[in-house]
Amino acid sequence: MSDELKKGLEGVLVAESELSYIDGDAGRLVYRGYDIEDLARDASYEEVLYLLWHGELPTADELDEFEADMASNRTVDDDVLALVEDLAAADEEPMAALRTAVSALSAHDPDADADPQDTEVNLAKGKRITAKIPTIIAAFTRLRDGDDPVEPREDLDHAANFLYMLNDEEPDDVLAETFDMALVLHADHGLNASTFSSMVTASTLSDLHSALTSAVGTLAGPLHGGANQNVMEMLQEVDESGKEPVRWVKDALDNGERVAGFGHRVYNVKDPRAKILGEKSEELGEAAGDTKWYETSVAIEEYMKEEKGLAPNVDFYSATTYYQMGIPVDIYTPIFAMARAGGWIAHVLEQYEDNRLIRPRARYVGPKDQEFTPLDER
Ligand SMILES: CC(=O)SCCNC(=O)CCNC(=O)[C@H](O)C(C)(C)COP(=O)(O)OP(=O)(O)OC[C@H]1O[C@@H](n2cnc3c(N)ncnc32)[C@H](O)[C@@H]1OP(=O)(O)O
Ligand SMILES: O=C([O-])CC(=O)C(=O)O
Repeated sequence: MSDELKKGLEGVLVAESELSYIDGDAGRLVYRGYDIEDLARDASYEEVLYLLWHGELPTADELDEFEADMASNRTVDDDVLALVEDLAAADEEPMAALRTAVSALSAHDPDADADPQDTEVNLAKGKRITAKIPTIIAAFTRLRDGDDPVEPREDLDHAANFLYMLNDEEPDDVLAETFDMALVLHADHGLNASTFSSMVTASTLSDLHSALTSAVGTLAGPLHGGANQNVMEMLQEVDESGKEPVRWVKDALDNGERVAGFGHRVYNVKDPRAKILGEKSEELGEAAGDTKWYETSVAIEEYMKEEKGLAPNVDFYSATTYYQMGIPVDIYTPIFAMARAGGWIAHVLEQYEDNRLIRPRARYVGPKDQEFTPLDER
């Protein structure tokens, strides 16, 4: 047994996976052998889900069947909707509301009592959970804004239906395609913290809903998925401050703060997803005749590279992409969860298929020989 301490488990191999390959030096991301650039350009989110869950790209017939099945599972039970309404009324944080609602979905899942390691059951459960998460997020957002939820539609794809439920308006092609691409880009990313937490939960042979509930809670933090919201809030603060973006960032760094959307445990260069989303952000700005957000982002990116040697991660350019699509800032992280559900489920399936309890250890640095003093003598 090695006594070498790897804080944050940096670089530690804990599993074999066929899902995503990341080359942190080349800035390359691959899902099951397919480059992320090709998938972002040519594959829909549903195709990527099929690829992650079934191991290969679907044929046209397989995809039709898969999409129809997903679409037929979008409606959430009235009890869950009532819970979402309560959470919205209590002004719950969107990620906390999503975590609670994902957990509550198990109460109405037809396979709630099934063997947790049954792959077919988990594929069906995973499909139901993934189909329902957008309905939960859209309903929560509308309810807390005083609007009625919008029923899902089965004739729209996963991305377009979400935007439709959010805005009560069918998105145009640019919005629907941009959002679909963002979902593809966020679908999987190796053993990131939220995926790992889902695997830890699954490794105890707990069920899929529990694993995904753990994952949503883990994604919420500002060092992980929560950074996309922080990026946009930072850019808004920069804008309102009237300072030059570089001055603002310099001051923040001088105060010992971290700049959201920069740095990564695996990438030593620019995240390939940030590259694609940056292009989208620029295109959206140009189409709207205002590239302010993109230009501010580029100025910060250049400064961070020069000053700290840090490159943007996926959260840096997803922020302005979503902002320019009119999406409320505080649901950027729930949207990340909506996309990452695909990866979480795929990794949990791998975990169940070759399970061993995940249980590392800590080096004990506390005292070992204390003499116990009874309570009345302390
Ligand atoms: C989808 C995702 O989860 S992508 C990541 C999203 N998170 C963020 O964008 C938050 C900002 N980024 C960070 O906090 C980090 O870069 C992380 C958490 C992503 C990676 O962290 P780690 O691999 O543990 O790196 P660690 O925290 O050890 O940082 C290494 C050094 O870079 C610095 N650093 C890392 N990121 C940043 C940043 N965003 N701003 C300023 N300095 C930073 C650290 O201060 C540290 O410097 P030091 O050695 O002088 O103390
Ligand atoms: O891989 C990570 O550590 C974080 C990340 O980029 C992701 O989860 O997409």
